[in-house]
This record gives sequence, structure tokens and C-alpha cells, in this order.
Amino acid sequence: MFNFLKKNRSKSENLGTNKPTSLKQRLDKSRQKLGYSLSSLLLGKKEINENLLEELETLLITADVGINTTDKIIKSTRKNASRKTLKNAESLYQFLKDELAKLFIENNQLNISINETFVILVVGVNGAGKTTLIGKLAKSFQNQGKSVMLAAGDTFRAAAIEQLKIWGQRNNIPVVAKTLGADTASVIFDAYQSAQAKNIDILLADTAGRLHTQDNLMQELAKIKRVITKQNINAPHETMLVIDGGSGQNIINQAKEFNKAVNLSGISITKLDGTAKGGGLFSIADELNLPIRYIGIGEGIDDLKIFQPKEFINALFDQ
Ligand SMILES: Nc1nc2c(ncn2[C@@H]2O[C@H](COP(=O)(O)OP(=O)(O)OP(=O)(O)O)[C@@H](O)[C@H]2O)c(=O)[nH]1
Repeated sequence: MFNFLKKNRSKSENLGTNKPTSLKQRLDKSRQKLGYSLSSLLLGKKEINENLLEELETLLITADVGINTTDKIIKSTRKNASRKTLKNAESLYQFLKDELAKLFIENNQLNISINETFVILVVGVNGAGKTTLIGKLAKSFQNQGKSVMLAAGDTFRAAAIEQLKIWGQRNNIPVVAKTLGADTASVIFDAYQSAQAKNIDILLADTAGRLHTQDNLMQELAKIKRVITKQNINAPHETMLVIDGGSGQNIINQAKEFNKAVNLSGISITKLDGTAKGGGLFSIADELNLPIRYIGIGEGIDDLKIFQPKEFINALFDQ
């Protein structure tokens, strides 16, 4: 957690101001698995036939696009190929890029321009990168001139509270924290009261990691959300699930359970720099039908990007 406390600031484009490192480079492993493989399968070939479609299906599944989403794409390819709208394998390459882009909700950015404290409740499984994302987001909001407060709601790990406090002190961002084991709902309740009293623009609320199968912990999460909503019917304005981009297809069921418990409004995906499973974003978007807000592409404080579907697809596919 918060490895950027220990390391030098990484150099990246993204939400910071440092020297650019391209998204393409950060997504290199996923590019190899999806973009390069697709171009070597399709470019230079002429005919779209059953053999090619079978190879394409295997490739998409191996690249973590997921069985259901792959199925959808293959069906639509077959339909277009039989209608002759798709003339050859080369045109299929562009067609696939367009089909994949359609899986994402285009209007995916948080609209924070409101006249009250905007509350972002961050949830997810253990180690997904919630606390790190909160640090990165806080910094980026601060850079945009917004006032930010953090609620150290992960009261399960002493380190999570400590790191958030240290980080808040260093960056001049107030952190509301209680002791280890304190009730998360009460931490966030206090934080909300304080944020309102101080006219804070954005309150970022951390929660402890939990598995979707831990029924009591999922109910606790629902309770946390209810406590926030009781204070303001519009809050939390965002209930964001953080997903480790390297988790592959396992995450779909987990995400569905989180959605059932707390009615998610957005997803952020971390650790896309270290994984070849970036194709998983397509099935996440397709199966959950939720906007992807941000992507994490490194451990550095600036290694966060607002998710832009076209940019992501171009980074995966363009030579
Ligand atoms: N490479 C890389 N590592 C990341 C990224 N985001 C987070 N991490 C690392 O992932 C690890 C876990 O991150 P945390 O932020 O502690 O995760 P968490 O979800 O708060 O963990 P719990 O409190 O245990 O649930 C840390 O070592 C982070 O540095 C990312 O985008 N890329």
C-alpha cells in the first residue's frame, strides 16, 4: 500500500505534470497478448472463414476478453461477414476495434461540479489498490484546485490508517481517522460532518478489503452506505469498485456481488501496468454495464489516468 510514499515519484503523463510515459508502454504486456496477436492473425490475410473465426475466438478468450463477451463479438463478426459488410480479414481488424469500443459506456467521467461535498465511497477486495487509488485521486483533485478530505475507513489494517495519515500530513490533506477496529461507518460519518462544516469539495472514503463471499462484511458495506445516505440523500455520489486488473475473469462474479450489496456507480481498474490481462476490461464493461472511471498504471502517485475508451483501445491495438 502507498508504495509511492517510499519510492521516488514516477515519471508519467497522466494526472501529474512529469515527463510522459505512454499508455502504450504501460500496457505493453496486454498489447502483446491482444493487439499484436490480433494483428498477426488478421493483417495480411484475405478471407474471413470459419477457421479464422475459430482462431479469433481462442485468441480473445486467451486474452481475457471473457467467454460471453467473446461470444458476442464472434456472433456479430459472423453476421457482418455473411452480409459482406466485412470484406476481408484486414477490415475485420478495424471492425473489432469498433466493436470493442462499443462495450464501454462513453460518458464515463465523474461529474463533480456540485454545490455540496462530493462523497466517493471506495470498495473492493483485499489488495485491489483502494488506498493507493485514494492517494492518487486526492493528489489529482488537489492539483485541480479542489479541497479534499480523506476518511480512513479501512480500520482493519493499522498500516492503512497510518499510511493515509502520513500521506495526508505530507500533502496537507485532512484525514479523519479512528483507532484500529473502529466502526467504519462512524469514521465516515464523522468525516462527512467535518467535510461539510469545512466546505470540503470532495470526501474520499476508504473501506477495508473484503471478499464477496463474506456475507457479514458485505452487509457491513451496505450499512456504511446507508449511514452516508442518511446524512444526505445524494451521498455517496459515487460508489466505486476498485478492481485489480490482473485478476482476470474471477472478478466478474465478485463485482456482481459488490453491485448487489451497494449498487455501484463506477469502477476503477488498477495495476494494468503489470499484467497481460488488460483484455479483461472489455468483459468487465460488458458484463457489469458500469462506467470505468480511472485506470491505475503504476505505483507512482501520478500513475493514474481518467479512462478514455478510444485511447485505451488505440494503446492496445495501434502499431
Ligand atoms: N503496479 C501497480 N501497483 C499498484 C497499483 N495500484 C496499487 N498498487 C499496489 O498494490 C498493492 C496494494 O495496494 P493497496 O492500495 O494497499 O490495496 P488496498 O485495496 O487498499 O488493500 P487492502 O486494504 O488490503 O484491501 C500496493 O503494493 C500498491 O503499491 C498500480 O496501478 N500498479
